[in-house]
Amino acid sequence: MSVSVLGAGAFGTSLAISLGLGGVPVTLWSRDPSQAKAMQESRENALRLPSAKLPDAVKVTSDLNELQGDVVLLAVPMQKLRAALEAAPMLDGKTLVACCKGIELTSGQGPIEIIQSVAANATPAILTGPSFAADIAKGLPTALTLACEDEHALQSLQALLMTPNLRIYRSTDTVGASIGGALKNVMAIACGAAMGAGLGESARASLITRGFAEMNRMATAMGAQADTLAGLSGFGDLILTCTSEQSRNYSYGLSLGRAETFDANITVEGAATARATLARAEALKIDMPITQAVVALLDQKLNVREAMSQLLARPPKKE
Ligand SMILES: NC(=O)c1ccc[n+]([C@@H]2O[C@H](COP(=O)([O-])OP(=O)(O)OC[C@H]3O[C@@H](n4cnc5c(N)ncnc54)[C@H](O)[C@@H]3O)[C@@H](O)[C@H]2O)c1
Ligand SMILES: O=P(O)(O)OC[C@H](O)CO
Repeated sequence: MSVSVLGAGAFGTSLAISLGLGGVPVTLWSRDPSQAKAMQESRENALRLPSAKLPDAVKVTSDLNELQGDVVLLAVPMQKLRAALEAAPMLDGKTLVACCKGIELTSGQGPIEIIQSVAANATPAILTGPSFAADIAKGLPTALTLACEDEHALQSLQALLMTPNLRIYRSTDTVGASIGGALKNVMAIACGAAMGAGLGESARASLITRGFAEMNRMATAMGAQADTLAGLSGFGDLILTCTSEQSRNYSYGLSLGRAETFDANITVEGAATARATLARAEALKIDMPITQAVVALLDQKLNVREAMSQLLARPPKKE
């Protein structure tokens, strides 16, 4: 059975490589015809994932009509997911697996809700968890969560997407998987900022732990199961992203903490997601002080030390 991947960025390319090496025919779609042509000829994504070779099983195209199979992985940035789906009406009715992490700023919706609103006849799923594209492309061992409410579709998708280096666990809790993946990026910005400002590793451990409490509060208020947050899509990805300079969200936080500039072309999902989350948390009356501090940093209303002082000065409470 073949698989298509919409979005030839770092993550889409790495998934195409892993599936292709695992023997699955893959069609990888790029919106940019010159990039698609260059990738198809050079067998490399020089722009987003240099040095990783595309196996023969991967075909790169910029023609949406060449997408193959009933399963399409959506590997575009979260804030572009709606536009990408609207531009590809032929995907309605297929199994659409969101590979993006975040909450849409304009609507407050996550990837599953966006798929449902644009492609009403599709079966929506989400693939998320601790994974750097460069690691997957190198064939390093990686474990992910695949969530889909349709148990039958979920089991066949799990079998299809497992490769020799990708171990996939299944879940029917799409809300928990989506919120964990979205909010870990906000916490990674907070942790990077604290480290960049020299506040120390103890401060980072506190932000990870209290950030996890914040993720749980939000997710369970939205109907998620707490167990999902404790898994790969929540705790697992939180640890990876808050501790590695390979993470773009953490690196962006580092640059905020060091008062350095950051390349605006790099995908940093946590910034828009922090704002979207805060709006949704206020509507749900959920306390999210770290997310609030990240938004204050992004808006330049506070610097990192002031934001941390405000967090420390909050009224005493039970853990
Ligand atoms: N890179 C990773 O290690 C990694 C790992 C896990 C999950 N993810 C998630 O995958 C998603 C994509 O990230 P990435 O790392 O591949 O980003 P990237 O910046 O490497 O690539 C994004 C790709 O999306 C394309 N794109 C942008 N707008 C588009 C549109 N409207 N229509 C179609 N294509 C469009 C761009 O041309 C680019 O090829 C993010 O949500 C990210 O959180 C990334
Ligand atoms: O580089 P980041 O910060 O987008 O993180 C990539 C993945 O989401 C890590 O699981």
